[in-house]
Amino acid sequence: MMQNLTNEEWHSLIKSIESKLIEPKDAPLASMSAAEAAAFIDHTLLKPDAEPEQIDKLCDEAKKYNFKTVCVRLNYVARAVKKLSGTSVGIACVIDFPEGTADWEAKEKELAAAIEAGTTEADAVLNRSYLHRARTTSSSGLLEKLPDYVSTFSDLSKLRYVASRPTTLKLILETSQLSTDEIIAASVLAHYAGFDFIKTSTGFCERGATVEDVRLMKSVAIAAAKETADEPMQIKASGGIRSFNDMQKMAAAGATRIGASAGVTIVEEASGVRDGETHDAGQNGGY
Ligand SMILES: O=C[C@H](O)COP(=O)(O)O
Repeated sequence: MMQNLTNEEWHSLIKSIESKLIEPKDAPLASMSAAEAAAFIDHTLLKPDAEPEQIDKLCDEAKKYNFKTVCVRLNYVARAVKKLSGTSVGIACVIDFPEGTADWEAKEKELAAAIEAGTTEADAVLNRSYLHRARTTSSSGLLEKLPDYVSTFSDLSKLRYVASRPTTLKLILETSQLSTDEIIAASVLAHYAGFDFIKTSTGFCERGATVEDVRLMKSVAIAAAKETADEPMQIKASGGIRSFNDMQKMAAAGATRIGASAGVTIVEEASGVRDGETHDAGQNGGY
């Protein structure tokens, strides 16, 4: 049914869900064991010049600490699958990373190849150019410009079709490049397209996750799920999360997954073997 909505109908639905948003209250900062922290983390290495040995190290660390997944680019999925065979660590492959603007054929090819190579999760970047590109409508008798919800939803539905369950599918919004209205729209469209997670950031743009983004995305996920009587999407916070304290704040705001290149630091702080005083700049030079 949703496939047939016009741009104006999407606009009304998104605005109706927006009117029902309830700002969630942060939970208290939870104490977590190192094992509990590791189970929250996609241990991530996405810099384009990552060497095979660095991916091997990432996988060895993932085995040692039992991270939820390692998050890598397509060219390293098969290597990570081999290194992690026989463990419970999953593989998350980023798709159309970090821009999100590839045409559908390229995106489909990359996603299908990642699944074929054994990825268990796919983190696809939203093509935000559709939300920035206005479509003119005259449904009310007046000419007005709306974001292109129809093309956005079509892209997201096709991604879900290619990455059918049990592949976990996440949508990277890159919140630093979206207005509040666009974050709400993208989150609603992701819910209706059947995504499992919405994720804040690539870690390669002007800033990473903020607790405000996580709260907003959480509230949209809850409101959209009420509308369809489904489970709410989960929230992955990523980009700039360097410490156990950063992670606790994201979890308190509603994140149930963290993407971080500082996973080892985070679990070592959680276990108390590291004091939390000094932190790396991150895989891309950092913000
Ligand atoms: O998806 C995860 C991000 O790429 C992680 O970025 P980070 O180096 O700021 O932790």
